[in-house]
Amino acid sequence: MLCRFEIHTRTMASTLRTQKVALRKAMRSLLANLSTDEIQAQSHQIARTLLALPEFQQSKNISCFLSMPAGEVDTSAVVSAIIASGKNLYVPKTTDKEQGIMDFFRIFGEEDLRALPRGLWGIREPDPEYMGQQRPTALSGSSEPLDLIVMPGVAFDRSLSRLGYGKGYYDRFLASYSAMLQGRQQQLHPRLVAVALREQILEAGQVPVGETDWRVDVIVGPDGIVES
Ligand SMILES: Nc1nc2c(c(=O)[nH]1)N(C=O)[C@@H](CNc1ccc(C(=O)N[C@@H](CCC(=O)O)C(=O)O)cc1)CN2
Ligand SMILES: Nc1ncnc2c1ncn2[C@@H]1O[C@H](COP(=O)(O)OP(=O)(O)OP(=O)(O)O)[C@@H](O)[C@H]1O
Repeated sequence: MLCRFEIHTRTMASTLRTQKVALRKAMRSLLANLSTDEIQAQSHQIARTLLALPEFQQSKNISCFLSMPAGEVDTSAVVSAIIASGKNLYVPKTTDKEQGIMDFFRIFGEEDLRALPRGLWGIREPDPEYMGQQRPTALSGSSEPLDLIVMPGVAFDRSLSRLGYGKGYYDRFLASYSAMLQGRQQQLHPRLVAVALREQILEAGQVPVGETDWRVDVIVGPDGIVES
């Protein structure tokens, strides 16, 4: 027998799931209809704004995702700028698909970046080894702490809520990473900076969120930034 509280909790969870599925579906068809030229133009503006942010300029260790071939902000100018400015770049790699776990792996330069093979969904991901050595990763603690994470997503809203592709990779990573930092008595948490196409930025409250969803600190869009 379920008590009333449990029934309520389960109903809430399944409503949330249904709302997320519906929004993801609507957003994906909307994004699929944007032309490559349109995405490139918006990505160019987003990169300009992101690279000019003081918090970006002051960051030394930055995680940035490598874009899918379509339907997502193109981060190639951003990752190249991170490398060119001598900052350390880390990129996501899914390490356990069943459990939705990923980590961020260090990239050692433009040549390393360009040679990365494309995996699932056409996303480029590094091998865990580079030139016969294990790459430093965020969760293994073998790298300096991240100052900033450039976050992908399907939709965002003006209250800084985020909807991802539904596997919980970023939410789970952030929970683990936070726990790791706390265990090491490190007070500073990386800034969470989302990049979003105009069409992906919705009104406050339009992105449904649950207990494990992380809000971002800033959204960088083609028309400027959204922050609290
Ligand atoms: N460019 C980019 N890289 C990223 C992300 C992202 O959103 N964008 N991620 C952000 O999380 C992680 C990868 N996210 C993924 C999410 C789902 C599946 C996946 O297995 N998809 C299923 C289909 C599921 C469906 O259609 O609903 C599949 O391809 O079989 C793979 C990667 C890390 N890297
Ligand atoms: N910290 C966590 N611990 C355990 N499960 C989690 C955690 N974060 C998310 N999940 C689970 O992962 C699943 C997908 O979550 P959700 O729909 O929020 O993904 P998303 O935000 O779209 O994905 P992502 O974070 O990869 O972009 C949900 O079942 C959720 O409960």
